[in-house]
Amino acid sequence: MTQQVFTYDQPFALESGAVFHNLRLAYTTYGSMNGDRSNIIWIFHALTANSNPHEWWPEMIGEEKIFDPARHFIICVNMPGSCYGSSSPLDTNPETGVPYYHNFPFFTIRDMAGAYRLLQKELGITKIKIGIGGSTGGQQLLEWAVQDPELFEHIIPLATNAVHSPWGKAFNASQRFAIEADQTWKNKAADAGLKGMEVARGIALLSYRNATAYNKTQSESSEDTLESFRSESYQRYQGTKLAARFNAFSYYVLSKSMDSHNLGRGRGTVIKALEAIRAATLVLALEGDLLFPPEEQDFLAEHIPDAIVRHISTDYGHDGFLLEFEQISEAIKKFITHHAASVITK
Ligand SMILES: CC(=O)SCCNC(=O)CCNC(=O)[C@H](O)C(C)(C)COP(=O)(O)OP(=O)(O)OC[C@H]1O[C@@H](n2cnc3c(N)ncnc32)[C@H](O)[C@@H]1OP(=O)(O)O
Ligand SMILES: N[C@@H](CCO)C(=O)O
Repeated sequence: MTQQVFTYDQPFALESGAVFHNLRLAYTTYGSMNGDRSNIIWIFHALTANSNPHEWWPEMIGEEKIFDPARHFIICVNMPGSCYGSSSPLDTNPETGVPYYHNFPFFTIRDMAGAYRLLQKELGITKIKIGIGGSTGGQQLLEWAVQDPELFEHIIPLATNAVHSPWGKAFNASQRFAIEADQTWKNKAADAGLKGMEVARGIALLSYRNATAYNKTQSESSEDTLESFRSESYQRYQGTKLAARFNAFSYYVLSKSMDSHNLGRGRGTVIKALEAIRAATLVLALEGDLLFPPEEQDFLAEHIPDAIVRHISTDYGHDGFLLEFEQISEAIKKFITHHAASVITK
C-alpha cells in the first residue's frame, strides 16, 4: 500500500465560479499497474471515509478478495473538502494566510470528477477496468462516467442516484442546521461546531439505517426501563465517535457537495446523461435503503444502455453497502465473469 499526494499548481475553476488554488488530492494505491494498464480498479469512498478502502471495506480488498493487489492496481482518492489529506477547510488559504474554515468553497460532485481527471492524467491512466463507489462515492463515479464515457470498462454504482433527491437534500439541510445551531460554529477554530456535528451524525444515521435495524439491535433487555434507552445511547455514541475523527467544516461542505449532484445539469435531461454512459454497468441496490431508495438504482439501470441491477438483501438499509461484502463480492464476480464471456462471444 502506498499513500501519496498529488498537487495541482494551476488555478482550478469550480462550478460555483470560485477559483481554487493549490488543489491537493491524497490517494492510496495497492498493487501495480500491469504492462498494458488493464488492471486498474478505481474506488470512490462515501461521506466520512478516507482514501484507504482497506480500513472501511476490509473484506473487499486483499489476497483472494474481489479486489486483490496481486492482480489489480487499486486506487482511491480522498474527496476534496474531506479531512483525510486532500484540500480541506482546515488548510491555510494562500490568499489570506489563515485557515479557510467557513470560507472553504464547496466542490460540486462535478468538480470532484474534474479534479480526479487531473490525477488520472498525471498517472497516465487511459482505461479503468472497474470503477466502483457507494452513496456519494457512486455519485462521483456516475458523474465521471458521463464526463468521459470511454474511460471505464465497467462501473459498479451502489446505493446511489442520478440526482440527489429532495428527501436526501432535506436530510443534509437538517444536519447543517444542527451544526449552525451550535454556538461554537461561528468560531474560527478547528473544533467549531463539533457538538452540532454529533447531532448531525445522529440525524444522518436515521437515514443510513431503518426501523428494522434499530429494532433488532437496540431493543431493551428489560421492560422496566423508563428512560436512558439503548437507542438513545447509540445515537449519542455514534455522534461522539464521529467527532473524534472528523470536523464540522468538512462535514458541512461535503453535505453540500452531495446536494449538488445532478447528472442532468446543463445536459438536457438526466436520462440523456445516463444514456451517454458506455461502461458495462452493474447497479447494486440495498433493500430498505431509506436515503437512496432502490427505485433510484432501478432508474439508473433502466437508462444506462448496458446495465443490470441487483438488489441485495440486508437488515442494515443504506449502510448495507459497507457491510454486505459477501453478497456484493458475489454479484461483482458474476457480473465480471458474465461480461468477459459476452465480450468473447461477440
Ligand atoms: C479514519 C477512519 O477511521 S475511516 C473508517 C471509519 N468510517 C468510515 O470509513 C465510514 C464508513 N463506515 C461506516 O459508516 C461505519 O463504520 C459502518 C456503517 C460500516 C459500521 O458502523 P459501526 O458504527 O461500526 O457499526 P454499528 O452501527 O453496529 O455500531 C457499533 C458501535 O456502536 C456501539 N454501540 C452499539 N449499541 C450501542 C448503544 N446502545 N449505546 C452505545 N454504543 C453502542 C458499539 O459498541 C460499537 O462501538 P465501536 O464502534 O466503538 O466498536
Ligand atoms: N456511513 C457512510 C455514509 C453513508 O453513505 C459514511 O460515514 O461515510
